[in-house]
Amino acid sequence: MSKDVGLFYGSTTGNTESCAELIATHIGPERVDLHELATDGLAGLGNYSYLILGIPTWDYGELQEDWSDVWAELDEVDLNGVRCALFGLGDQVGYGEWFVDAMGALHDKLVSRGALMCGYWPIYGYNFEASRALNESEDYFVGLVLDEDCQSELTADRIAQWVPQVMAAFEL
Ligand SMILES: Cc1cc2nc3c(=O)[nH]c(=O)nc-3n(C[C@H](O)[C@H](O)[C@H](O)COP(=O)(O)O)c2cc1C
Repeated sequence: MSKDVGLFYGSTTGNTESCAELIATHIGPERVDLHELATDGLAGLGNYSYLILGIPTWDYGELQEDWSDVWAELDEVDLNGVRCALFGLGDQVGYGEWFVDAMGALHDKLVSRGALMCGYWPIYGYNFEASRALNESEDYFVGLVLDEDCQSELTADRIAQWVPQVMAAFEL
């Protein structure tokens, strides 16, 4: 039987993977199933009422490759009423014009599938030129942003703050 929360992520060089593992530790291993897209794909995604999805941005604002592979499949999944939070990895210095863009693309896709989004995160403390992962008023990212390239020292605290916020929004 599935646990409460399904956490699905793609990761090319391992940063999103290590952040996913830390997030799972904070949720508690008895409450969350970790799924790496490269091995599991989206199998089982439809079984969860609560989802956390992790996506890094690659190649000037593009989806990470494992997310590209399942992108069309996401259109087949009914996410009506499913509560969903995102975390995105990016590099605000090296790729500041496309900072965590892929998380914005994933957000829009999930909203179009009926998901109820939560876990938005203030832009305070980041320095970037542009991002497609902002809310309408451009004061929040549409999910937690982690930058292992430039601000890895902040990652643990950011996760420790964000997870309880998401669990409260999930009412778990
Ligand atoms: C070739 C290359 C392209 C990248 N493009 C972007 C980008 O467009 N936007 C961004 O925010 N980060 C970009 N990044 C940074 C990655 O998102 C970042 O290193 C992330 O932590 C990688 O996660 P992963 O190890 O889980 O794949 C890029 C990194 C590389 C090496």
